Amino acid sequence: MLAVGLMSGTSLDGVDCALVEIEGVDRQTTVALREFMTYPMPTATKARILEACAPGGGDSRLLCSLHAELGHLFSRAVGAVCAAAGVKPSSLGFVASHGQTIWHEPDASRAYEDDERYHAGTLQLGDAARIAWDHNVRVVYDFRAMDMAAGGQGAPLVPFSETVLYGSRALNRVLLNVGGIGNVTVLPKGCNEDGVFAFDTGPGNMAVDEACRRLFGVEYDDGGCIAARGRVNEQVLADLMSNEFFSADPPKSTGREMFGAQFVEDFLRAHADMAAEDVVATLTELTALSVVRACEQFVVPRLDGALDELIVGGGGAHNATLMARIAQRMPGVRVCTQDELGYSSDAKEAIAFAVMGNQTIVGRSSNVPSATGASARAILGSIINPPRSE
Ligand SMILES: Nc1ncnc2c1ncn2[C@@H]1O[C@H](COP(=O)(O)OP(=O)(O)OP(=O)(O)O)[C@@H](O)[C@H]1O
Ligand SMILES: CC(=O)N[C@H]1[C@@H]2OC[C@@H](O2)[C@@H](O)[C@@H]1O[C@H](C)C(=O)O
Repeated sequence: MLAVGLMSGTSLDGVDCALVEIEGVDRQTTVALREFMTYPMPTATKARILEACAPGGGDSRLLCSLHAELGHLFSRAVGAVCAAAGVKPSSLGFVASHGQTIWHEPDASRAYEDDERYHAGTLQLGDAARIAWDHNVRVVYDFRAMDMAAGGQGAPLVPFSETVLYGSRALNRVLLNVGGIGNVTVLPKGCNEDGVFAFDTGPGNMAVDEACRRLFGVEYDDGGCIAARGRVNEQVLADLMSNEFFSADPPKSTGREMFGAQFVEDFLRAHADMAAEDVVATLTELTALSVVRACEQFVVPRLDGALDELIVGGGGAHNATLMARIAQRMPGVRVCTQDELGYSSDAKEAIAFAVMGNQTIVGRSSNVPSATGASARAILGSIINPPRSE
């Protein structure tokens, strides 16, 4: 069956679209990537999302409008990836659409701390009916809600597909995704799903991207060249690492609320005298160090034997400075990118949603409770059937 997975992540660089050939379910699932593209996110849409994501920033009219606007964008993205592959969208078995996260506050205690009007929750926008109507195709969407209802964090959800696709009998593997946020999935050797766990490590590219925008007028640090020119300020780095998110036990997840624009604004105000390159170098090192510490503190102690491989995916895999810093801090571990193993670093999350959508349409679960903290396995997502029967 052909299917499309869509992921519009926290980096807001575009909509990742993976057209896959998918067969089987559960651990017998096989997936082959037929076509991949990152469908561009218009600058004005990105600005509206950032406005909606800012605390107190999005009024109901903007949120409603964005829901429709993103539905149209996702629908065009499906059309584009299918056109590139010469496939009719209506022939797809399904589209699995993550949506755009606008707010993610999984922790009731944190949410209630400052104002008891606020409940824990997660919100992804992008009207799935638009995709279904435009292409007369079945759409699976809203994947995080059910895991949260089951007491989980609603994230990370990639561990299911990582287990299916990368589990090894002989090696202890960690899959690191460096998107806006960094997250790891730990696959202990033997591929036993109950041993799998995962959590967000902290900022991925998010803080570096924001600093690059403000200090250099570019969207990201291409290849890590800016960071390579700067010097890491160890004292500042140590202060940043004292953030209690890093020492908190998993399961844990985070987002723009903690490491987004406000975080960088506070950082730049507190360190106004730092050279711009040093800011980028220090924030890049924060990503590297938070990943390495997370592995030392929370991963290695739970493994039988040593950590063998750290496989990096997501856009951060293209940041050579980041990759080198992680590798240097992890002697004895094979640090490589997914591309080096023959998989696409960029397509990983979009493929993951295709794998989850495939589970959902046959009534199978796809959360990993040991990763999200949910009380049980659950079938994720809502399904819209093709709206026209002809
Ligand atoms: N050539 C490159 N050099 C350095 N960084 C890059 C390069 N290409 C992409 N990136 C980084 O990767 C980011 C996009 O990564 P990705 O698409 O994995 O994130 P996302 O899916 O939006 O985020 P998340 O996984 O947190 O939801 C860009 O914002 C940029 O920081
Ligand atoms: C709430 C939300 O959208 N979280 C994203 C984000 O981007 C990376 C990290 O933070 C991860 O927790 C998650 O996405 C991936 C696809 C996941 O759920 O596994």
